[in-house]
Amino acid sequence: MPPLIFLVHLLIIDIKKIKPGIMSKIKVAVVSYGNIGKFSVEAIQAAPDMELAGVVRRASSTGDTPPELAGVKIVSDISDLGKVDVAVLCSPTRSIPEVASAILAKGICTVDSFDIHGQAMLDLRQLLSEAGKKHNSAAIISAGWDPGSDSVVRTLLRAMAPKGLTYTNFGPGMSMGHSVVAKGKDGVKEALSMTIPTGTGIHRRMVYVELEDGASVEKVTKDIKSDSYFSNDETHVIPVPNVDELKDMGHGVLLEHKGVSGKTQNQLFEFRMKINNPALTAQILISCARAVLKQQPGAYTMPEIAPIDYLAGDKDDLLKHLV
Ligand SMILES: NC(=O)C1=CN([C@@H]2O[C@H](COP(=O)(O)OP(=O)(O)OC[C@H]3O[C@@H](n4cnc5c(N)ncnc54)[C@H](OP(=O)(O)O)[C@@H]3O)[C@@H](O)[C@H]2O)C=CC1
Ligand SMILES: N[C@@H](CCCC(=O)C(=O)O)C(=O)O
Repeated sequence: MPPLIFLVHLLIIDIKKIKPGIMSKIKVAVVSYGNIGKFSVEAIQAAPDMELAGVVRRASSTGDTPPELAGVKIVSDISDLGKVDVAVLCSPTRSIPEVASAILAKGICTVDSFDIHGQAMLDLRQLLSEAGKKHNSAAIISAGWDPGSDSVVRTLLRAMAPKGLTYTNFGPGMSMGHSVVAKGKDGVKEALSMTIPTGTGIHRRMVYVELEDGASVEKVTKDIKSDSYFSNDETHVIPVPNVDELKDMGHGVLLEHKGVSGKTQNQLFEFRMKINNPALTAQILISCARAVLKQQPGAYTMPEIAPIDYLAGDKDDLLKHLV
């Protein structure tokens, strides 16, 4: 290659590294097309630096194309989409370890909204970190609003007043994660799990279930109440003829922190939002899809990522306005 062409070539590679969106759009695949999947497609379509590579569905769902996906590639194996930079996993939380491992092994980055807190989240981080390092890919895990953006807020509140108490009060609103688990029980056709805050971070769960013919209410109630998603909270299971008539995907949170900055007490902070649950979850996943491409191989949670990495645009310009 003549030296000048070689130089231009190097320059393009360099610009691409610094600003992946400037030369070509980020190619994003959506994996699983339920509530979060649908809103993720919309968030990709609204993002200036991304394009939808296609939607990956279970083989049993690929025949059933909703009208808004007309013209979108729908496949049951992500390899059939051609080049994909990042996969947004919108599958049920309990399937994420398997789904994410398989995609990271293909060298494709992933983001997910795995919503089991504590040790299970750490186990997933470890599993995906190993997969990412082995296959030169990266993952951002537990990237919804809780866990997710609330985790970042809790981290900042802890930095602002390291000593003290934080209460995370959800709702009232629909928990997608709890509804997915209730819907997955034998004998349940459809479910809506409402989270009712009772104060100081304690919640009651009202679970409305539409049963299949012949299903036993007692068995379904036992199966739901004994599941670890529900077993630590007061839970009521209520059979109804039609769940769709009750469904409203609004939710929200009031995060309260009262603590000590330095040696000074009684520092009070509140973070409150009222939201459409799947729309916000999807938007956060899409912002993380941008951020994950800027990370080294491995797996990360949202508080571990530099916040500027979530945003599209020129870094200096953003910092000028935001800092
Ligand atoms: N961290 C957070 O803040 C939040 C996290 N979430 C998480 O998002 C997850 C998805 O929620 P939502 O979109 O409402 O769920 P849905 O049930 O609407 O969608 C899940 C989709 O996954 C696919 N799927 C269904 N069953 C299985 C299975 N057994 N294995 C693999 N794929 C399956 C289906 O897509 P297809 O037919 O296309 O294959 C289905 O439509 C929840 O489990 C929840 O934990 C949600 C909100 C907030
Ligand atoms: N992970 C939740 C979002 C946070 C709210 C919550 O955990 C709850 O309502 O229990 C969800 O799946 O909707």
